Amino acid sequence: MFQIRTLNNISARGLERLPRDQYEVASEINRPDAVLVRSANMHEMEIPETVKAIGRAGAGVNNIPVDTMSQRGVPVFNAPGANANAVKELVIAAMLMGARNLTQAWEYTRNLQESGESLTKAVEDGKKQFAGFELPGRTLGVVGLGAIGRAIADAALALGMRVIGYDPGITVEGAWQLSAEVERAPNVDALFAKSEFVTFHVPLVDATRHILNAERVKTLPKGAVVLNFARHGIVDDHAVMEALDSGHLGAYLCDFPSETNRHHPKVVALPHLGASTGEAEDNSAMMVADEVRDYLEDGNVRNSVNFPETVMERVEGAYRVAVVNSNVPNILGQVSTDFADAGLNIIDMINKSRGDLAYTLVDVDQPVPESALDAIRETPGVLSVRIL
Ligand SMILES: NC(=O)C1=CN([C@@H]2O[C@H](COP(=O)(O)OP(=O)(O)OC[C@H]3O[C@@H](n4cnc5c(N)ncnc54)[C@H](O)[C@@H]3O)[C@@H](O)[C@H]2O)C=CC1
Ligand SMILES: O=C(O)CCC(=O)C(=O)O
Repeated sequence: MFQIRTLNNISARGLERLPRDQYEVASEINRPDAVLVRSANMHEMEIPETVKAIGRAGAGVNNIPVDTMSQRGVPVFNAPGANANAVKELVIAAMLMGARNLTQAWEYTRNLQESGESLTKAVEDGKKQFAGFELPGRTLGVVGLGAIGRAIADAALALGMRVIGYDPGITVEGAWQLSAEVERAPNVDALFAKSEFVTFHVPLVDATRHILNAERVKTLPKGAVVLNFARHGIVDDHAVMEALDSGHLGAYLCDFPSETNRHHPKVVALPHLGASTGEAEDNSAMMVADEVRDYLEDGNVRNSVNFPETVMERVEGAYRVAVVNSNVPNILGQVSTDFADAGLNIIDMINKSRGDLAYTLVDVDQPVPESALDAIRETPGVLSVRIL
């Protein structure tokens, strides 16, 4: 029986992918084989030695100690694209809120004390304060053209906007999916210089922390609207507040309220709502539950942020061994020797590496004796060995 610990509310449709005759799933499990998580911060948590996989039911993994897990030979999975539509819709809503001053206008009418004719007059007199502008012809800069950035670029083009994008790490697959109408910025500064709206869809890593800082905020056109539905640390809150106060920026709409931003009259700070739709929660949980199950049962790796993509069909009747090791020479040779010494014949094998890690699946023709597994475990550089 596999034991799965959940750290957040994971959608029931995702958990249904883990059959109850094989999986026990609960938030109170002491020796879990895997952990399913959304936004819970795992950096300060003690992660039990029994954990073989972590599944993030979402995109961002900055709440997970990925490097430590890599050193322990534990894959971290996520659900790329599963919540992209939900974030896209919220960002488009935010863009319209910013362009038409919707929250301020709504606040105005809610606070009116008048009634009857006086109410009508107050409405008509007050509306000029909230006059906005339309989107066609305006330029949107999209920083990060992954699943969410691309979806937003398409939606903005459909609304008649001009779209400029910047993504130094765009994949070939990602580039194929990007509309040819998206103009390519050579760097983030060139993008900022032209963007009346700028939206961020990058992971929070050292290179993206405060990518919009005090210096760069000045390079945005006057009145620009900043949208941050990626992570709190992507934008320097203080720099943005100063630019709002000076009138240089028109509005800041984000998913990350802080003491600094949430009371500012030109800020709309939502409670991390980007992926909070039933559809996104189901999609993310189902995708990541399938990935974790495939890893626990068959050793396959799909959509991991630290392990190489490794998928090998199972041969009927074969016995499978999964080995995680540091990416150093000769470990594969040693594993093959250990199998040969145990009189095992290798039927199929796949070996992949990513950064400092290497991962091998080996199918053999007979049950693997514990002595052969121990011999592999003792090889310097081997991080984990599982029989599946
Ligand atoms: N508000 C919310 O609820 C949600 C927030 N997010 C956040 O949005 C981020 C992006 O999500 P996805 O688009 O699904 O991820 P993704 O992995 O599909 O795309 C991220 C893109 O950012 C690019 N990138 C990385 N460093 C960059 C840099 N320095 N400059 C420009 N581009 C850079 C990558 O090459 C990649 O194409 C996540 O990492 C997460 O932090 C994601 C889902 C929901
Ligand atoms: O699970 C959530 O609600 C947060 C989603 C998110 O931030 C992500 O997928 O990166």
